[in-house]
Amino acid sequence: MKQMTRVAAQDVETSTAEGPKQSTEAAIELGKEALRLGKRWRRQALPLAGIGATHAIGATASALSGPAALVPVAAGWAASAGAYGYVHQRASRWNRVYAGTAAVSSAGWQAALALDGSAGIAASLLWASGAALSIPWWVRHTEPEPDITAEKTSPAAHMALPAVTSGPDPRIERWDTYIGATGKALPGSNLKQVSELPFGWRGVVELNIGEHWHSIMKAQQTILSVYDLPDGRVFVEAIPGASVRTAQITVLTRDPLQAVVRWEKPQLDPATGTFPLMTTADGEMLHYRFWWPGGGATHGLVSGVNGSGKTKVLDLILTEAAASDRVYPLIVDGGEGASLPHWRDRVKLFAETPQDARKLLRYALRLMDRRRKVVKRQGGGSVEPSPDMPLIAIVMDEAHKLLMNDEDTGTDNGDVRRMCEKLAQEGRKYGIALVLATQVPSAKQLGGSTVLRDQLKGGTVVGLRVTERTSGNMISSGAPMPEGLHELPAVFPDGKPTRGLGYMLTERMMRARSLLIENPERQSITATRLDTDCASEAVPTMTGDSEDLFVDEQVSPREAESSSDDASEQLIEEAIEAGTHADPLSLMQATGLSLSQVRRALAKHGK
Ligand SMILES: Nc1ncnc2c1ncn2[C@@H]1O[C@H](COP(=O)(O)OP(=O)(O)OP(=O)(O)O)[C@@H](O)[C@H]1O
Repeated sequence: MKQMTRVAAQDVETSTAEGPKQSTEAAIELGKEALRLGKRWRRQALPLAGIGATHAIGATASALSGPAALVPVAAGWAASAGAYGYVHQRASRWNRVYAGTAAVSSAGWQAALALDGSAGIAASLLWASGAALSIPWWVRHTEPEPDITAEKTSPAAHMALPAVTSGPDPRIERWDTYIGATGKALPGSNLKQVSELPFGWRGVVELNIGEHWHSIMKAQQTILSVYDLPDGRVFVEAIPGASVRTAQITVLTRDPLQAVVRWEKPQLDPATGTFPLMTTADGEMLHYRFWWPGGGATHGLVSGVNGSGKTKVLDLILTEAAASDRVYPLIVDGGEGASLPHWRDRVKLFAETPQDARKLLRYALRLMDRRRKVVKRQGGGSVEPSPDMPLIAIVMDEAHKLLMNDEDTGTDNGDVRRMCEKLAQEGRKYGIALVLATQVPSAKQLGGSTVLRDQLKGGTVVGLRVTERTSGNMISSGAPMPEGLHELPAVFPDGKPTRGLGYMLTERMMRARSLLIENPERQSITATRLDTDCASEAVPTMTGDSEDLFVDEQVSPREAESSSDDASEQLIEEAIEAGTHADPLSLMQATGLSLSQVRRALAKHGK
């Protein structure tokens, strides 16, 4: 009996101790549930919060009298304007319009309640009209109730997957409903590993077996529509080393490229041969490469229509080159001295006429010959740029004008093409790099030279905005492009021009913008010397004379041919005097002239 009494007493003790414990647990559960519901429905509750705040401001103002009543209304109006300003900066067009309407309505109701009192019919009307205005918001933000059964019934699973505690990610839900569901753009696909970025979010998309990630790129427009975004905000990229069924998707809810990023100081890293040139939409720096350590020089191509910012890109490349003691820049200004005038007195050779351009290229070929001997002496390999043997960078703006034949005047620029081809093909080993700027990144603008196209594609290729779709676009690595360069907008949504906006041919196929250098002429220059072999080569004089090899409009084709022949003859004479064998092949190589030009010049020379 005693024992029974003890057990009963123990039961009472346990139940009295467990009572508060259970109620605490219940309170915690209730709190959690309230928190979950709050988080889950916070977007839907936003209009109610707005109506409540409007009512409170109106009620406070109506309870006060005299000028004091203006204070809550003024504060309320400022809050409405502030709320709209916040949304205007960040949200989509629909949200901006909605926020504007809501802010104006709220301000109006605050004043109405302040005048009419908050207890009368005005307050009921406020709630009724507020609810009516909320309907479009609720319709637009309808989301299916997440399935939290697993979360509730299996606390262990809930702990193992912390992401589930705040309910399913709405971005994943949208994907599943509008993209991954049967009959949608990518049936059976999954969005996983969603993480936040400063300007949006990123995730991994996994497709059904048998699918390739290129199909995600084809669904880009659907993805933009599902997430309510303007063009150019979704980027799909392969994941190196991962299955072709998966890809990384970057979604930008804001466009960071709207902000101009300024170049600050020279950053050419001698250890890598690179410097930062562009920043991607997700904040990564893309680098221009002058050389590969141990692998020789690399070439570059910058393309874009007038005003796209390509000369500024060349300015940046030249500034980095001029500031380094390992790069010796030479400039050909195909814009007849008007494209890069501020560099005229800042580099050793600046060619602004087609004739001077030819002289400069022949000089570069002679330097290459001299370096050939140096490389032979060092037992092969390639020239590693150093202060004693700098990289020779030949930068040609408006290169298409010198590389394409001019059908109007009948000018054949085959000699310029051949010289550039030779420099592009052989320059790598000898530390000679070509940096060309054209209006379109196509072989056509390179005078149809597939040799130049292939060599340049192996280096840094920057494609800024173009106006028309082009065939043979060089900004392509085999995978489909997120968009054509002709699809890049001319202005950002805020109306500012998109200068410097484009793509760099790297594994990051994402919109990028070049760093802006404001005053390249104010940047310091490092005196760089050529190696002794090259330094002993006679430097041609740039006359700025535009006659001679270039046919101008007033000259008849016959006169043009004879003037061209005179120039060829002069070149041949110079080459023979410099020790070149007088056979056509050697002379073609040394001068960059065509076989017929060499033959004609030799015939005249020998007369
Ligand atoms: N990355 C950039 N960010 C912001 N503004 C830029 C950028 N690049 C260029 N700009 C602006 O655009 C203007 C035109 O650039 P730039 O002269 O390089 O164009 P372009 O393509 O070379 O045109 P053109 O062939 O007519 O000379 C510059 O003066 C500069 O103000």
